[in-house]
Order: sequence, then C-alpha cells, then structure tokens
Amino acid sequence: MITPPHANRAPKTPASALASAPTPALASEAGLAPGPALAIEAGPAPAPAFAIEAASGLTPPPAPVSAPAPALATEAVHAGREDLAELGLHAPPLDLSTTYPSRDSRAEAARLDDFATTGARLEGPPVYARLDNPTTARFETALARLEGTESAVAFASGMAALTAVLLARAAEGLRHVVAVRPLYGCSDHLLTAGLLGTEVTWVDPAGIADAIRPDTGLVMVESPANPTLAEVDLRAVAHACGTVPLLADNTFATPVLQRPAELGARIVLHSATKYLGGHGDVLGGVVACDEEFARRLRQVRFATGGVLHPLAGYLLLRGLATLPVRVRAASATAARLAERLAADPRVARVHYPRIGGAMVAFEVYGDPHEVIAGVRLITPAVSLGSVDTLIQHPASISHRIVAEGDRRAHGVGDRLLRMSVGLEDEEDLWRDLDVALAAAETAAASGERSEIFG
Ligand code: MET
Repeated sequence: MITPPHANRAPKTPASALASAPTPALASEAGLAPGPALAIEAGPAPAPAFAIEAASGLTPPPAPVSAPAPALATEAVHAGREDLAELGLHAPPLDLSTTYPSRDSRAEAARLDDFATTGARLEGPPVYARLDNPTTARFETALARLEGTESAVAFASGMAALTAVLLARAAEGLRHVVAVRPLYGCSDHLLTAGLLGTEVTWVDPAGIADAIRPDTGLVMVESPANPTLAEVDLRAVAHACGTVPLLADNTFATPVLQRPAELGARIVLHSATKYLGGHGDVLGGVVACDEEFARRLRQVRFATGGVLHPLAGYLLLRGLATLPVRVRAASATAARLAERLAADPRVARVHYPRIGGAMVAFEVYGDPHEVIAGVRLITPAVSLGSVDTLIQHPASISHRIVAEGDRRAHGVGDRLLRMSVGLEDEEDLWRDLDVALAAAETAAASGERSEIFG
C-alpha cells in the first residue's frame, strides 16, 4: 500500500467540535460550504476547514450558525475522513510505519520535548509509532465525534485503555476508585486485585457520594453492565460524583444508543473489539474524553506502549461506518428474541436493557452448559458485538476471574447465559436456541449435570 507523504498529517478534532454546530468540513460535505479539493487547487475558492488545517495548521473558521449538526449515521460514515478527497483518496491510507525519518534532529528533539511535556498531538510525522499514528488518529477522531467528546485515545485493547486511565489518575496521586458492580470480569479483577496500585471501594449507585475520598481519582460504572445488563442512571451518577471524573464503560450500548458524555461522564470507555470493530477480527480499546485528559492518556500510552496497531485502527474506522446500521438491526432482533425467551417455560428469567441493544442475558432451568454445547448456528464463544450471534456462560468465562461470592451477589449466577445477537435471521436464531434449550432440559431431567448446581 502506498501512503502519500502528506497523509501523515492525521486529522484532528478541533476543540470547537464539542459545540453543537458541525465542523466546517462536514458542512462542506453536506453541500453547505464551498470546498472540493480540485476547486481549491484551481482557484481562490476557500478550502474545507479540515483541509486548511491539514495543509497549514491554521485554526478552522467558525462553523456557519445555520448549519444543522450531521446525524450520527452521517458522522459514522464521514468523520475522520474529511481530508480524503483533498488527498485524492477514497479509502483511508494505512500507515504501518514504526518510525519517521528526519534530517533535523534539533527539531525532533524540540517536538519530543513538547509531546513529553504536554501530551498534545504533534504536527506532522509522529517521530515514532508509540507517540501517534495517522491511521489510528482517524479512528480516534471519528469515535470522539460519535461520542460527542473533544478527543479520543486508542489502545491495544479495552483493558489497556482502562489501565491507562487508572495510571493517569494514580500519577496525580489519586489512587482510589469508587466502582459499581457488575463490571466486565477483567475490569473487576484489575480493580479488586490492585495490580496497578489502586484501591477500590465497591458501592451501589446510591452509595457513590459517601464513598468518595480526597484521594478518589475515578468513579467507574458500566451501563448496561456486562453480563447482567443492569443499568444505572448515568446522569444521577454523574451528579453524585461531584468533581471526581465518572468513567462510563459504553461498550454494550455504543454511542448509537447512549452518549454518556452528554449525561455527565467525563471519560467514556470502549472495548473497541466489540461493536466498534463489529466483525470479530480486531482487538482494541478506546477512551473518549476531553483533550486535557487525552493528553495525560497519550503520555501514559507513550510511556507504557499499549498502542493500537495501525491495521486495527484502519479496521475500527471501517467498522464505525456501519455501526449505526449494525447496532439497530441487531437490537431489533435481540428485542424480539428477548420476548420469545421470556415467554418460554424453559427460561427462568430474561435480562434486556431498557435502552435496548443487541445483548440478551437469560437464566435457564436446565443446564446452561448444554445450551452452549447445543447451539449449531450461534457461535459458542466469549466476546460480543460481531455480525454473528455469540453465546457464552459468564460464570465460566467472561467473569470467571471474579470471586464466586462476588459474582453471585451481583447477579452472575451459574444458570446465567449471555448472548450477543448478530445480524442473522430471527427465525434461524430461534430454531437454534430452541434445539439447544431442549437439550439443556433433557440433560437436567436426566440428572447428568445436576451436581454443578449443588
Ligand atoms: C476474556 S473473557 C471476556 C472478553 C469480553 N470482554 C467479553 O465480555 O466477552
């Protein structure tokens, strides 16, 4: 793949993107401002703001006040790609460079000093791939736009992203975390084990305000939660946090269904491996936040090396384009399957979020392991957010690392199954579930596996 040299100037999200008005570049795409790249080269017509910034570092002009903000579906397709026409490209360039040549060592020293001091993204080539990558930066720009935040910083996985947040707060002497269970099992484990030198206080949402101490650096919630799909009132929780930043894990909802930053969360976490990528072929994590905190995260990322591979950045940007369509289609099927499961006598309980989504959790009277063993169309695997439907047993896999008592106390019982509904036909999925549920009933009736439940 050929990467034009000028493509190394990755797009940035200007601070003004936080405002409700669209950025000039998007207005240009909507036909509201002049701007094809060829017109710029041919004459004096003004360039789209993004192209101006990429070419000269100038601050974009203010957005026209009358322009409506682009809808999420439009942002999903265009954000992070505003300069492509200017570059003469349709697909984003994939820059796999690990290092960036320069004959001016003095200038590079100054740029490195600047990055180390501020964490601000460098103008021009990023010196070394642990500082930044222009392909990944496109994904970061796009995700920030979808979440309605100023910036986003991508990492090698969701756990690397959470690690960076915890380290950034601990570096400021704020090692205490207040958190609400359930969280994804490894998030729970990272906090409980104190592997990063942090200390956690687990509370119900109503106990957040009282649990905050002078050294509290973070309040963490996940809503809908993994795996029970329990929801918290993010606005109320954000209020209870006072000046302590609220981190909301938005992996399950995605910005299609919920934008935590609009509800008061300062930090929005994603395992990008899930819905953002959407096809089960890329591992990544991302934090959407204000630019001030993004700078701290970039410094941590540089120091600790948990960077996203550029190919993953490329795939995640590609995944975002179809995110709204995928999430809405899968959610519609999931809602109907949740109803069918709730009406089924073999199912004891169904968990489905009020805000909707493509995740369904349910408890069976029979042996849940036989449901996993019995599916043929549905993929019996951990993870979620792919085009295919996946099912897993949280007590065995996603939450195995959480102590049994803590699991059970927060709804992660032995009979709970978690299903990530994909894009298949509803009837085909139901037929598969029906056969697997029948197998689970038969196994339980014959007592084959009954010992596992005591
Ligand atoms: C290693 S197990 C979990 C992977 C993923 N976070 C999930 O909840 O499915």
